[in-house]
Amino acid sequence: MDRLIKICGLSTPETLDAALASGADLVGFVRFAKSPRHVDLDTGRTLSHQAKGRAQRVVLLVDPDDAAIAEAIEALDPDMLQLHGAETPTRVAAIRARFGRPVLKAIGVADAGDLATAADYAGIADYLLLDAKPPRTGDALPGGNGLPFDWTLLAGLDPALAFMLSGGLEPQNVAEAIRLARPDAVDVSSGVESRPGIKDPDRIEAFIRAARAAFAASPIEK
Ligand SMILES: O=C(O)c1ccccc1N[C@@H]1O[C@H](COP(=O)(O)O)[C@@H](O)[C@H]1O
Repeated sequence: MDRLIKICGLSTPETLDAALASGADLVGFVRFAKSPRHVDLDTGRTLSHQAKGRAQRVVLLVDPDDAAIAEAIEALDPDMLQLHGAETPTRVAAIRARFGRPVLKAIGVADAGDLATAADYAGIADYLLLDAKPPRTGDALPGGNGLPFDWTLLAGLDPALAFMLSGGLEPQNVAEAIRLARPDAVDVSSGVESRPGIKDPDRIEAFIRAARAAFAASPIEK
Protein backbone atom coordinates (compact mmCIF):
# COMPACT_ATOMS: atom_id res chain seq x y z
CA MET A 1 0.00 0.00 0.00
CA ASP A 2 1.87 3.01 -1.21
CA ARG A 3 0.44 6.51 -1.34
CA LEU A 4 -2.99 5.32 -2.41
CA ILE A 5 -6.28 7.21 -2.47
CA LYS A 6 -9.60 5.46 -1.87
CA ILE A 7 -13.01 6.96 -2.53
CA CYS A 8 -15.64 5.01 -0.62
CA GLY A 9 -19.42 4.80 -0.73
CA LEU A 10 -19.85 5.21 -4.48
CA SER A 11 -23.33 4.25 -5.55
CA THR A 12 -23.98 5.69 -9.02
CA PRO A 13 -22.25 5.22 -12.41
CA GLU A 14 -21.72 8.98 -12.73
CA THR A 15 -19.96 9.50 -9.41
CA LEU A 16 -17.96 6.30 -9.84
CA ASP A 17 -16.82 7.64 -13.20
CA ALA A 18 -15.80 10.92 -11.55
CA ALA A 19 -13.65 9.00 -9.06
CA LEU A 20 -12.06 6.88 -11.79
CA ALA A 21 -11.45 9.83 -14.11
CA SER A 22 -9.86 11.78 -11.24
CA GLY A 23 -7.43 8.93 -10.59
CA ALA A 24 -8.75 7.11 -7.52
CA ASP A 25 -6.61 4.05 -6.79
CA LEU A 26 -9.36 2.24 -4.90
CA VAL A 27 -13.13 2.60 -5.03
CA GLY A 28 -15.41 1.34 -2.27
CA PHE A 29 -18.92 -0.08 -2.38
CA VAL A 30 -20.85 -0.28 0.90
CA ARG A 31 -22.87 -3.37 1.76
CA PHE A 32 -24.49 -2.25 5.01
CA ALA A 33 -28.25 -1.72 4.92
CA LYS A 34 -28.31 1.11 7.47
CA SER A 35 -25.91 3.22 5.42
CA PRO A 36 -27.14 5.89 2.99
CA ARG A 37 -24.41 4.52 0.67
CA HIS A 38 -25.62 0.92 0.69
CA VAL A 39 -25.75 -0.71 -2.75
CA ASP A 40 -27.89 -3.72 -3.53
CA LEU A 41 -26.19 -6.67 -5.21
CA ASP A 42 -27.31 -5.80 -8.73
CA THR A 43 -26.16 -2.19 -8.46
CA GLY A 44 -22.90 -3.33 -6.91
CA ARG A 45 -22.34 -5.82 -9.72
CA THR A 46 -22.82 -3.11 -12.36
CA LEU A 47 -20.60 -0.58 -10.61
CA SER A 48 -17.88 -3.10 -9.91
CA HIS A 49 -17.84 -4.14 -13.58
CA GLN A 50 -17.52 -0.46 -14.54
CA ALA A 51 -14.45 -0.08 -12.31
CA LYS A 52 -12.74 -3.35 -13.22
CA GLY A 53 -9.16 -2.81 -14.37
CA ARG A 54 -9.30 0.92 -13.61
CA ALA A 55 -9.08 0.87 -9.82
CA GLN A 56 -9.03 -1.72 -7.06
CA ARG A 57 -12.58 -2.54 -6.06
CA VAL A 58 -13.33 -2.79 -2.36
CA VAL A 59 -16.50 -4.15 -0.77
CA LEU A 60 -17.21 -2.77 2.70
CA LEU A 61 -19.01 -5.09 5.12
CA VAL A 62 -19.83 -4.80 8.82
CA ASP A 63 -19.58 -7.97 10.95
CA PRO A 64 -20.65 -10.08 7.97
CA ASP A 65 -21.45 -13.76 8.25
CA ASP A 66 -20.00 -16.08 5.63
CA ALA A 67 -23.18 -15.99 3.53
CA ALA A 68 -23.04 -12.18 3.29
CA ILE A 69 -19.41 -12.32 2.20
CA ALA A 70 -20.09 -15.06 -0.33
CA GLU A 71 -22.96 -13.20 -1.99
CA ALA A 72 -20.94 -9.96 -2.14
CA ILE A 73 -18.00 -11.77 -3.73
CA GLU A 74 -20.23 -13.57 -6.20
CA ALA A 75 -21.86 -10.32 -7.33
CA LEU A 76 -19.04 -7.76 -7.09
CA ASP A 77 -15.88 -9.89 -7.45
CA PRO A 78 -13.94 -7.38 -5.31
CA ASP A 79 -10.17 -7.04 -5.20
CA MET A 80 -10.37 -6.48 -1.45
CA LEU A 81 -12.77 -6.86 1.49
CA GLN A 82 -13.06 -4.00 3.98
CA LEU A 83 -14.24 -5.20 7.40
CA HIS A 84 -15.65 -2.27 9.33
CA GLY A 85 -17.23 -3.88 12.37
CA ALA A 86 -15.98 -5.59 15.52
CA GLU A 87 -14.34 -8.50 13.67
CA THR A 88 -11.70 -10.10 15.91
CA PRO A 89 -8.23 -11.08 14.66
CA THR A 90 -9.43 -14.70 14.66
CA ARG A 91 -12.43 -13.84 12.51
CA VAL A 92 -10.30 -11.79 10.10
CA ALA A 93 -7.90 -14.71 9.72
CA ALA A 94 -10.81 -17.08 9.08
CA ILE A 95 -12.29 -14.78 6.42
CA ARG A 96 -8.94 -14.48 4.65
CA ALA A 97 -8.44 -18.23 4.71
CA ARG A 98 -11.94 -19.07 3.50
CA PHE A 99 -12.41 -16.42 0.82
CA GLY A 100 -8.87 -15.79 -0.38
CA ARG A 101 -9.30 -12.04 -0.80
CA PRO A 102 -7.07 -9.42 0.81
CA VAL A 103 -8.65 -7.85 3.90
CA LEU A 104 -8.55 -4.19 4.92
CA LYS A 105 -9.49 -4.14 8.62
CA ALA A 106 -10.86 -0.90 10.08
CA ILE A 107 -9.91 0.04 13.65
CA GLY A 108 -11.67 2.86 15.49
CA VAL A 109 -9.23 5.27 17.12
CA ALA A 110 -10.16 7.67 19.90
CA ASP A 111 -7.11 7.45 22.15
CA ALA A 112 -3.62 5.98 22.30
CA GLY A 113 -4.93 2.69 23.74
CA ASP A 114 -6.72 1.98 20.48
CA LEU A 115 -3.39 1.79 18.68
CA ALA A 116 -2.56 -1.33 20.68
CA THR A 117 -5.68 -2.90 19.18
CA ALA A 118 -4.39 -2.02 15.73
CA ALA A 119 -1.15 -3.88 16.47
CA ASP A 120 -3.20 -7.04 17.22
CA TYR A 121 -4.15 -7.22 13.53
CA ALA A 122 -0.65 -6.67 12.12
CA GLY A 123 0.32 -9.72 10.08
CA ILE A 124 -3.31 -10.94 10.10
CA ALA A 125 -5.13 -8.32 8.06
CA ASP A 126 -3.46 -7.41 4.77
CA TYR A 127 -4.00 -3.71 5.42
CA LEU A 128 -5.08 -1.61 8.40
CA LEU A 129 -7.49 1.30 8.19
CA LEU A 130 -7.32 3.70 11.14
CA ASP A 131 -10.67 5.48 11.33
CA ALA A 132 -12.38 7.70 13.90
CA LYS A 133 -14.17 5.67 16.57
CA PRO A 134 -17.91 6.21 16.01
CA PRO A 135 -19.85 8.31 18.53
CA ARG A 136 -21.87 6.35 21.10
CA THR A 137 -25.21 7.72 19.88
CA GLY A 138 -27.82 5.20 18.82
CA ASP A 139 -28.02 6.34 15.20
CA ALA A 140 -24.26 6.58 14.50
CA LEU A 141 -22.91 4.28 11.80
CA PRO A 142 -19.82 2.12 12.51
CA GLY A 143 -18.04 4.45 10.06
CA GLY A 144 -18.85 7.04 7.46
CA ASN A 145 -19.79 9.66 10.05
CA GLY A 146 -17.52 12.38 8.67
CA LEU A 147 -15.75 12.80 12.00
CA PRO A 148 -11.98 13.17 12.30
CA PHE A 149 -9.88 12.04 15.27
CA ASP A 150 -6.71 13.48 16.76
CA TRP A 151 -4.13 12.63 14.10
CA THR A 152 -1.25 13.52 16.41
CA LEU A 153 -2.03 10.27 18.32
CA LEU A 154 -0.47 8.42 15.42
CA ALA A 155 2.95 9.82 16.25
CA GLY A 156 3.12 6.93 18.77
CA LEU A 157 2.57 4.30 16.10
CA ASP A 158 5.28 1.83 15.08
CA PRO A 159 6.78 3.56 12.02
CA ALA A 160 7.00 0.19 10.25
CA LEU A 161 3.21 -0.28 10.43
CA ALA A 162 1.64 0.57 7.08
CA PHE A 163 -1.87 2.01 7.37
CA MET A 164 -4.67 3.80 5.58
CA LEU A 165 -6.23 6.83 7.30
CA SER A 166 -9.91 7.79 7.30
CA GLY A 167 -12.45 9.69 9.35
CA GLY A 168 -13.66 13.16 8.49
CA LEU A 169 -11.18 13.71 5.70
CA GLU A 170 -12.16 16.26 3.07
CA PRO A 171 -10.45 18.31 0.35
CA GLN A 172 -9.64 21.10 2.82
CA ASN A 173 -7.97 18.99 5.52
CA VAL A 174 -6.42 16.00 3.77
CA ALA A 175 -3.06 17.74 3.27
CA GLU A 176 -2.80 18.51 6.99
CA ALA A 177 -3.84 14.94 7.85
CA ILE A 178 -1.13 13.51 5.60
CA ARG A 179 1.48 15.86 7.05
CA LEU A 180 0.63 14.97 10.66
CA ALA A 181 -0.36 11.31 10.47
CA ARG A 182 1.97 10.20 7.64
CA PRO A 183 -0.38 7.49 6.35
CA ASP A 184 0.42 5.19 3.44
CA ALA A 185 -3.05 5.75 2.01
CA VAL A 186 -6.17 7.84 2.63
CA ASP A 187 -9.86 7.01 2.43
CA VAL A 188 -12.86 9.35 2.26
CA SER A 189 -16.62 9.11 2.07
CA SER A 190 -18.64 11.94 3.71
CA GLY A 191 -16.07 14.61 2.85
CA VAL A 192 -16.71 14.25 -0.88
CA GLU A 193 -20.51 14.44 -0.56
CA SER A 194 -23.01 17.28 -0.86
CA ARG A 195 -25.27 15.44 1.62
CA PRO A 196 -25.20 11.97 3.17
CA GLY A 197 -24.94 9.38 0.41
CA ILE A 198 -24.77 11.90 -2.45
CA LYS A 199 -21.25 12.10 -3.89
CA ASP A 200 -20.09 15.39 -5.44
CA PRO A 201 -17.80 14.99 -8.50
CA ASP A 202 -16.09 18.35 -7.90
CA ARG A 203 -15.27 17.43 -4.30
CA ILE A 204 -13.97 14.02 -5.40
CA GLU A 205 -11.64 15.67 -7.90
CA ALA A 206 -10.51 18.28 -5.35
CA PHE A 207 -9.84 15.60 -2.73
CA ILE A 208 -7.71 13.49 -5.05
CA ARG A 209 -5.76 16.52 -6.26
CA ALA A 210 -5.07 17.70 -2.69
CA ALA A 211 -4.09 14.24 -1.46
CA ARG A 212 -1.74 13.63 -4.40
CA ALA A 213 0.02 16.95 -3.83
CA ALA A 214 0.35 16.27 -0.10
CA PHE A 215 1.75 12.78 -0.66
CA ALA A 216 4.30 14.19 -3.10
CA ALA A 217 5.33 16.80 -0.52
CA SER A 218 5.58 14.34 2.36
CA PRO A 219 7.61 11.25 1.43
CA ILE A 220 7.73 8.47 4.00
CA GLU A 221 10.23 5.70 4.56
CA LYS A 222 8.92 2.48 6.12
O1 LIG B 1 -19.72 5.00 4.58
C1 LIG B 1 -20.51 4.35 5.25
O2 LIG B 1 -21.72 4.51 5.15
C2 LIG B 1 -19.98 3.36 6.22
C3 LIG B 1 -20.89 2.54 6.87
C4 LIG B 1 -20.45 1.59 7.77
C5 LIG B 1 -19.10 1.47 8.05
C6 LIG B 1 -18.18 2.30 7.41
C7 LIG B 1 -18.59 3.25 6.51
N1 LIG B 1 -17.72 4.10 5.86
C8 LIG B 1 -16.30 4.13 6.04
O3 LIG B 1 -15.97 4.94 7.16
C9 LIG B 1 -14.74 5.59 6.96
C10 LIG B 1 -14.83 7.07 7.26
O4 LIG B 1 -15.79 7.69 6.49
P1 LIG B 1 -15.95 9.30 6.44
O5 LIG B 1 -14.99 9.78 5.39
O6 LIG B 1 -15.62 9.83 7.80
O7 LIG B 1 -17.35 9.51 6.05
C11 LIG B 1 -14.34 5.30 5.53
O8 LIG B 1 -13.39 4.27 5.59
C12 LIG B 1 -15.56 4.77 4.89
O9 LIG B 1 -15.14 3.79 3.98
